[in-house]
Amino acid sequence: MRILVVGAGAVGGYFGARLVQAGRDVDFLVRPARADLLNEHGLRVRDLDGSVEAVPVTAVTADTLAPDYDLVVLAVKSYGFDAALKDIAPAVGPGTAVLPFLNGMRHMDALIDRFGADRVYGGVAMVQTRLGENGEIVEVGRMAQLIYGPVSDTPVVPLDAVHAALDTGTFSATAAEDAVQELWDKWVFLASMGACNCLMRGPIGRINSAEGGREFSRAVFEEAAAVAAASGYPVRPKVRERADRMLGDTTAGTTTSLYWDLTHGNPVEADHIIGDLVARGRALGVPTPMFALADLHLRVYEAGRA
Ligand SMILES: NC(=O)C1=CN([C@@H]2O[C@H](COP(=O)(O)OP(=O)(O)OC[C@H]3O[C@@H](n4cnc5c(N)ncnc54)[C@H](OP(=O)(O)O)[C@@H]3O)[C@@H](O)[C@H]2O)C=CC1
Ligand SMILES: CC(C)(CO)C(=O)C(=O)O
Repeated sequence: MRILVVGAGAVGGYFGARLVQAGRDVDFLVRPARADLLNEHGLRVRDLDGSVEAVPVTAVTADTLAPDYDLVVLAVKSYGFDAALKDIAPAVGPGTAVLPFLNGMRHMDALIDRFGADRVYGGVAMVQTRLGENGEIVEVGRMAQLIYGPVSDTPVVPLDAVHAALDTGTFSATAAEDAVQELWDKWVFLASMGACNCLMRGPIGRINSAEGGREFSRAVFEEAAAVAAASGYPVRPKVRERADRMLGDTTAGTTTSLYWDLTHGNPVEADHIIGDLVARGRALGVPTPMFALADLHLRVYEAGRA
Protein backbone atom coordinates (compact mmCIF):
# COMPACT_ATOMS: atom_id res chain seq x y z
CA MET A 1 0.00 0.00 0.00
CA ARG A 2 1.38 3.44 -0.95
CA ILE A 3 0.94 5.91 1.89
CA LEU A 4 1.26 9.70 1.79
CA VAL A 5 1.67 11.34 5.19
CA VAL A 6 0.72 15.00 5.00
CA GLY A 7 2.64 17.03 7.58
CA ALA A 8 5.85 15.76 9.14
CA GLY A 9 4.93 17.36 12.46
CA ALA A 10 4.34 15.95 15.93
CA VAL A 11 1.69 13.42 14.86
CA GLY A 12 2.51 12.79 11.19
CA GLY A 13 6.24 12.74 11.84
CA TYR A 14 6.00 10.38 14.79
CA PHE A 15 3.65 7.79 13.30
CA GLY A 16 5.04 8.20 9.78
CA ALA A 17 8.55 7.44 11.05
CA ARG A 18 7.27 4.33 12.82
CA LEU A 19 5.62 3.16 9.58
CA VAL A 20 8.86 3.70 7.65
CA GLN A 21 10.80 1.78 10.30
CA ALA A 22 8.34 -1.08 9.84
CA GLY A 23 9.10 -1.14 6.11
CA ARG A 24 5.94 0.55 4.84
CA ASP A 25 6.00 2.50 1.56
CA VAL A 26 5.61 6.06 2.84
CA ASP A 27 6.14 9.53 1.32
CA PHE A 28 5.87 12.69 3.41
CA LEU A 29 4.20 15.72 1.85
CA VAL A 30 6.02 18.76 3.20
CA ARG A 31 6.84 22.28 2.08
CA PRO A 32 10.00 22.83 -0.01
CA ALA A 33 12.38 24.00 2.77
CA ARG A 34 11.51 21.01 4.94
CA ALA A 35 11.80 18.59 1.99
CA ASP A 36 15.49 19.40 1.49
CA LEU A 37 16.18 18.98 5.20
CA LEU A 38 14.34 15.66 5.43
CA ASN A 39 15.75 14.14 2.26
CA GLU A 40 19.26 15.05 3.35
CA HIS A 41 19.23 14.34 7.09
CA GLY A 42 16.19 12.11 7.65
CA LEU A 43 13.42 12.64 10.17
CA ARG A 44 14.79 12.99 13.69
CA VAL A 45 12.64 11.46 16.43
CA ARG A 46 13.62 12.13 20.06
CA ASP A 47 12.42 9.44 22.46
CA LEU A 48 11.18 10.24 25.96
CA ASP A 49 14.51 8.88 27.26
CA GLY A 50 16.41 11.50 25.23
CA SER A 51 17.82 9.17 22.56
CA VAL A 52 17.47 10.36 18.96
CA GLU A 53 16.95 8.31 15.81
CA ALA A 54 17.34 9.81 12.34
CA VAL A 55 14.89 7.88 10.18
CA PRO A 56 15.62 8.04 6.42
CA VAL A 57 12.44 9.26 4.69
CA THR A 58 11.19 10.33 1.28
CA ALA A 59 9.84 13.87 1.27
CA VAL A 60 7.79 15.22 -1.62
CA THR A 61 6.24 18.61 -2.36
CA ALA A 62 2.71 19.44 -3.54
CA ASP A 63 3.75 20.28 -7.13
CA THR A 64 4.93 16.68 -7.71
CA LEU A 65 1.84 14.82 -6.50
CA ALA A 66 0.04 12.24 -8.64
CA PRO A 67 -3.03 10.16 -7.70
CA ASP A 68 -1.05 7.00 -7.06
CA TYR A 69 -1.49 6.68 -3.29
CA ASP A 70 -3.81 4.20 -1.58
CA LEU A 71 -3.90 6.06 1.70
CA VAL A 72 -3.42 9.75 2.49
CA VAL A 73 -2.81 10.35 6.20
CA LEU A 74 -3.59 13.93 7.09
CA ALA A 75 -1.79 15.31 10.14
CA VAL A 76 -1.86 19.10 9.98
CA LYS A 77 -3.17 21.58 12.51
CA SER A 78 -6.73 22.82 11.92
CA TYR A 79 -5.49 26.26 10.83
CA GLY A 80 -3.50 24.56 8.05
CA PHE A 81 -6.38 22.34 7.01
CA ASP A 82 -7.93 24.41 4.20
CA ALA A 83 -4.59 24.82 2.42
CA ALA A 84 -3.75 21.14 2.95
CA LEU A 85 -7.12 20.11 1.49
CA LYS A 86 -6.20 21.89 -1.76
CA ASP A 87 -2.65 20.52 -1.72
CA ILE A 88 -3.65 16.87 -1.31
CA ALA A 89 -6.34 16.89 -4.02
CA PRO A 90 -3.96 15.76 -6.82
CA ALA A 91 -2.86 12.79 -4.69
CA VAL A 92 -6.39 11.53 -4.12
CA GLY A 93 -7.56 9.24 -6.90
CA PRO A 94 -10.86 7.30 -7.10
CA GLY A 95 -9.34 4.46 -5.06
CA THR A 96 -7.57 6.58 -2.43
CA ALA A 97 -8.69 6.74 1.19
CA VAL A 98 -8.06 9.91 3.21
CA LEU A 99 -7.44 9.40 6.91
CA PRO A 100 -7.20 12.55 9.05
CA PHE A 101 -5.80 12.60 12.59
CA LEU A 102 -6.83 16.12 13.55
CA ASN A 103 -8.47 16.62 16.91
CA GLY A 104 -12.08 17.86 16.74
CA MET A 105 -14.80 17.09 14.18
CA ARG A 106 -15.29 19.95 11.75
CA HIS A 107 -12.67 18.71 9.27
CA MET A 108 -14.72 15.55 8.72
CA ASP A 109 -17.57 17.42 7.02
CA ALA A 110 -15.13 19.27 4.78
CA LEU A 111 -13.39 16.04 3.73
CA ILE A 112 -16.66 14.25 3.04
CA ASP A 113 -17.89 17.25 0.99
CA ARG A 114 -14.67 17.27 -1.02
CA PHE A 115 -14.00 13.55 -1.56
CA GLY A 116 -17.26 11.77 -0.70
CA ALA A 117 -17.83 9.54 2.33
CA ASP A 118 -16.48 6.38 0.64
CA ARG A 119 -13.01 7.89 0.43
CA VAL A 120 -12.96 9.28 3.98
CA TYR A 121 -11.89 7.55 7.17
CA GLY A 122 -12.16 8.89 10.70
CA GLY A 123 -8.96 8.83 12.73
CA VAL A 124 -7.94 9.43 16.34
CA ALA A 125 -4.32 9.83 17.45
CA MET A 126 -3.39 9.29 21.07
CA VAL A 127 0.16 10.51 21.43
CA GLN A 128 2.14 13.17 23.24
CA THR A 129 4.69 14.57 20.84
CA ARG A 130 5.79 18.06 19.84
CA LEU A 131 7.47 19.57 16.81
CA GLY A 132 10.83 20.73 18.14
CA GLU A 133 13.65 22.81 16.72
CA ASN A 134 14.83 21.97 13.19
CA GLY A 135 11.78 19.78 12.67
CA GLU A 136 12.72 17.23 15.32
CA ILE A 137 9.82 15.17 16.67
CA VAL A 138 9.99 15.13 20.46
CA GLU A 139 8.13 12.58 22.55
CA VAL A 140 6.93 14.21 25.79
CA GLY A 141 4.79 11.36 27.15
CA ARG A 142 4.51 7.60 26.68
CA MET A 143 1.37 7.12 24.65
CA ALA A 144 1.18 5.91 21.05
CA GLN A 145 -2.09 4.73 19.57
CA LEU A 146 -4.00 5.23 16.35
CA ILE A 147 -7.70 4.38 16.05
CA TYR A 148 -9.36 4.48 12.64
CA GLY A 149 -12.36 3.33 10.68
CA PRO A 150 -14.39 4.19 7.58
CA VAL A 151 -17.34 6.56 7.77
CA SER A 152 -19.32 4.79 5.05
CA ASP A 153 -20.41 1.17 4.57
CA THR A 154 -18.70 1.04 1.17
CA PRO A 155 -15.17 2.42 1.67
CA VAL A 156 -12.97 2.47 -1.43
CA VAL A 157 -10.18 0.93 0.66
CA PRO A 158 -11.49 -1.75 3.02
CA LEU A 159 -10.75 -1.47 6.72
CA ASP A 160 -8.74 -4.70 6.82
CA ALA A 161 -6.36 -3.32 4.16
CA VAL A 162 -5.88 -0.06 6.07
CA HIS A 163 -5.41 -1.99 9.29
CA ALA A 164 -2.82 -4.30 7.70
CA ALA A 165 -0.86 -1.24 6.60
CA LEU A 166 -0.98 0.56 9.96
CA ASP A 167 -0.74 -2.35 12.38
CA THR A 168 3.03 -2.68 12.38
CA GLY A 169 3.65 -3.54 16.02
CA THR A 170 5.56 -0.27 16.50
CA PHE A 171 2.54 1.44 18.14
CA SER A 172 -0.96 0.42 19.15
CA ALA A 173 -3.23 0.31 16.09
CA THR A 174 -6.99 -0.18 16.47
CA ALA A 175 -9.50 -0.75 13.69
CA ALA A 176 -12.77 0.82 14.86
CA GLU A 177 -16.32 -0.25 14.11
CA ASP A 178 -17.70 3.23 14.68
CA ALA A 179 -15.14 5.86 13.75
CA VAL A 180 -17.48 8.79 14.34
CA GLN A 181 -18.13 7.67 17.92
CA GLU A 182 -14.36 7.37 18.41
CA LEU A 183 -13.93 10.92 17.15
CA TRP A 184 -16.54 12.27 19.56
CA ASP A 185 -15.11 10.33 22.49
CA LYS A 186 -11.64 11.69 21.80
CA TRP A 187 -12.93 15.23 21.24
CA VAL A 188 -14.83 15.27 24.54
CA PHE A 189 -11.76 14.06 26.42
CA LEU A 190 -9.20 16.24 24.65
CA ALA A 191 -11.33 19.40 24.65
CA SER A 192 -11.99 18.97 28.38
CA MET A 193 -8.34 18.41 29.22
CA GLY A 194 -7.34 21.29 26.94
CA ALA A 195 -9.94 23.71 28.34
CA CYS A 196 -8.85 22.86 31.91
CA ASN A 197 -5.13 23.35 31.10
CA CYS A 198 -5.70 26.58 29.20
CA LEU A 199 -8.10 28.20 31.65
CA MET A 200 -6.12 27.26 34.75
CA ARG A 201 -2.71 27.50 33.10
CA GLY A 202 -1.39 24.24 34.41
CA PRO A 203 -1.29 20.46 34.19
CA ILE A 204 -4.32 18.48 35.29
CA GLY A 205 -2.74 17.19 38.53
CA ARG A 206 -2.06 20.71 39.77
CA ILE A 207 -5.61 21.80 38.93
CA ASN A 208 -7.22 18.86 40.72
CA SER A 209 -5.00 19.30 43.77
CA ALA A 210 -6.24 22.84 44.32
CA GLU A 211 -9.40 23.31 46.35
CA GLY A 212 -12.37 23.20 43.99
CA GLY A 213 -10.18 21.99 41.14
CA ARG A 214 -11.73 18.55 40.84
CA GLU A 215 -15.24 20.02 40.79
CA PHE A 216 -14.07 22.37 38.04
CA SER A 217 -12.53 19.65 35.82
CA ARG A 218 -15.59 17.45 36.32
CA ALA A 219 -17.93 20.29 35.33
CA VAL A 220 -15.88 20.98 32.19
CA PHE A 221 -16.05 17.32 31.15
CA GLU A 222 -19.82 17.18 31.77
CA GLU A 223 -20.39 20.16 29.47
CA ALA A 224 -18.54 18.46 26.60
CA ALA A 225 -20.24 15.14 27.32
CA ALA A 226 -23.65 16.86 27.20
CA VAL A 227 -22.91 18.31 23.76
CA ALA A 228 -21.81 14.86 22.52
CA ALA A 229 -24.97 13.26 23.92
CA ALA A 230 -27.23 15.90 22.35
CA SER A 231 -25.42 15.30 19.04
CA GLY A 232 -26.29 11.59 19.18
CA TYR A 233 -22.88 10.36 20.39
CA PRO A 234 -23.02 9.97 24.18
CA VAL A 235 -19.57 9.14 25.53
CA ARG A 236 -19.15 5.45 26.20
CA PRO A 237 -18.58 4.07 29.71
CA LYS A 238 -14.90 3.34 29.00
CA VAL A 239 -14.38 7.00 28.08
CA ARG A 240 -16.02 8.12 31.31
CA GLU A 241 -13.70 5.75 33.16
CA ARG A 242 -10.68 7.20 31.37
CA ALA A 243 -11.92 10.71 32.10
CA ASP A 244 -12.35 9.86 35.78
CA ARG A 245 -8.86 8.44 35.86
CA MET A 246 -6.99 11.01 33.76
CA LEU A 247 -9.09 14.14 34.21
CA GLY A 248 -9.43 13.31 37.91
CA ASP A 249 -5.73 12.69 38.53
CA THR A 250 -4.16 14.77 41.28
CA THR A 251 -0.51 14.08 40.46
CA ALA A 252 -0.19 13.88 36.67
CA GLY A 253 1.65 16.53 34.71
CA THR A 254 -0.61 15.85 31.73
CA THR A 255 -1.20 18.72 29.34
CA THR A 256 -2.38 18.92 25.74
CA SER A 257 -1.02 20.12 22.42
CA LEU A 258 -3.48 23.03 22.71
CA TYR A 259 -1.88 24.13 25.98
CA TRP A 260 1.60 23.62 24.58
CA ASP A 261 0.80 25.97 21.71
CA LEU A 262 -0.78 28.53 24.03
CA THR A 263 2.27 28.60 26.28
CA HIS A 264 4.78 28.66 23.43
CA GLY A 265 3.39 31.60 21.50
CA ASN A 266 2.12 29.40 18.65
CA PRO A 267 -1.19 29.69 16.80
CA VAL A 268 -3.84 27.62 18.61
CA GLU A 269 -6.61 25.33 17.31
CA ALA A 270 -9.08 27.32 19.40
CA ASP A 271 -12.03 27.42 17.06
CA HIS A 272 -11.69 23.82 15.88
CA ILE A 273 -11.33 22.22 19.31
CA ILE A 274 -13.14 24.60 21.70
CA GLY A 275 -15.21 27.08 19.64
CA ASP A 276 -16.90 24.38 17.59
CA LEU A 277 -18.05 22.64 20.77
CA VAL A 278 -19.56 25.89 22.05
CA ALA A 279 -21.24 26.52 18.69
CA ARG A 280 -22.74 23.02 18.57
CA GLY A 281 -23.90 23.36 22.17
CA ARG A 282 -25.57 26.67 21.38
CA ALA A 283 -27.32 25.21 18.31
CA LEU A 284 -28.58 22.26 20.40
CA GLY A 285 -29.60 24.32 23.43
CA VAL A 286 -26.83 22.81 25.62
CA PRO A 287 -25.21 25.40 27.89
CA THR A 288 -21.38 25.36 27.86
CA PRO A 289 -20.30 28.28 30.09
CA MET A 290 -16.88 26.82 30.93
CA PHE A 291 -16.08 26.15 27.28
CA ALA A 292 -17.36 29.61 26.31
CA LEU A 293 -14.88 31.05 28.80
CA ALA A 294 -12.04 28.91 27.43
CA ASP A 295 -13.00 29.96 23.91
CA LEU A 296 -12.93 33.65 24.88
CA HIS A 297 -9.58 33.17 26.62
CA LEU A 298 -8.06 31.61 23.50
CA ARG A 299 -9.56 34.20 21.17
CA VAL A 300 -8.10 37.01 23.26
CA TYR A 301 -4.75 35.22 23.07
CA GLU A 302 -5.07 34.90 19.29
CA ALA A 303 -5.94 38.60 18.96
CA GLY A 304 -2.77 39.40 20.90
CA ARG A 305 -0.68 37.35 18.49
CA ALA A 306 -2.09 39.03 15.39
N1 LIG B 1 0.84 16.81 19.17
C1 LIG B 1 0.07 15.96 19.79
O1 LIG B 1 0.48 15.43 20.84
C2 LIG B 1 -1.27 15.59 19.24
C3 LIG B 1 -1.88 16.33 18.24
N2 LIG B 1 -3.09 15.90 17.74
C4 LIG B 1 -3.75 16.63 16.65
O2 LIG B 1 -3.09 16.30 15.44
C5 LIG B 1 -3.18 17.38 14.51
C6 LIG B 1 -1.77 17.71 14.03
O3 LIG B 1 -1.08 18.25 15.16
P1 LIG B 1 0.50 18.23 15.31
O4 LIG B 1 1.10 17.10 14.60
O5 LIG B 1 0.75 18.40 16.75
O6 LIG B 1 0.88 19.59 14.53
P2 LIG B 1 2.33 20.10 14.13
O7 LIG B 1 2.24 21.58 14.03
O8 LIG B 1 3.36 19.50 15.01
O9 LIG B 1 2.55 19.47 12.69
C7 LIG B 1 1.80 19.85 11.60
C8 LIG B 1 2.72 19.77 10.41
O10 LIG B 1 1.95 19.91 9.25
C9 LIG B 1 2.70 20.64 8.32
N3 LIG B 1 1.81 21.21 7.32
C10 LIG B 1 0.80 22.07 7.48
N4 LIG B 1 0.20 22.31 6.31
C11 LIG B 1 0.85 21.58 5.38
C12 LIG B 1 0.70 21.43 3.97
N5 LIG B 1 -0.26 22.07 3.30
N6 LIG B 1 1.58 20.63 3.33
C13 LIG B 1 2.55 19.98 4.00
N7 LIG B 1 2.75 20.08 5.33
C14 LIG B 1 1.89 20.88 6.01
C15 LIG B 1 3.41 21.68 9.14
O11 LIG B 1 4.49 22.12 8.39
P3 LIG B 1 5.18 23.56 8.61
O12 LIG B 1 6.08 23.34 9.79
O13 LIG B 1 5.86 23.76 7.31
O14 LIG B 1 4.07 24.53 8.91
C16 LIG B 1 3.79 20.86 10.36
O15 LIG B 1 5.05 20.26 10.19
C17 LIG B 1 -3.86 18.53 15.25
O16 LIG B 1 -5.23 18.59 14.94
C18 LIG B 1 -3.68 18.15 16.74
O17 LIG B 1 -4.70 18.67 17.58
C19 LIG B 1 -3.70 14.75 18.16
C20 LIG B 1 -3.12 14.00 19.15
C21 LIG B 1 -1.91 14.39 19.82
C1 LIG C 1 -5.04 14.33 24.84
C2 LIG C 1 -3.87 14.11 23.93
C3 LIG C 1 -2.60 14.31 24.68
C4 LIG C 1 -3.88 12.63 23.53
O1 LIG C 1 -3.23 12.34 22.40
C5 LIG C 1 -4.02 14.98 22.70
O2 LIG C 1 -4.74 14.63 21.81
C6 LIG C 1 -3.35 16.30 22.48
O3 LIG C 1 -2.53 16.73 23.30
O4 LIG C 1 -3.66 16.95 21.46
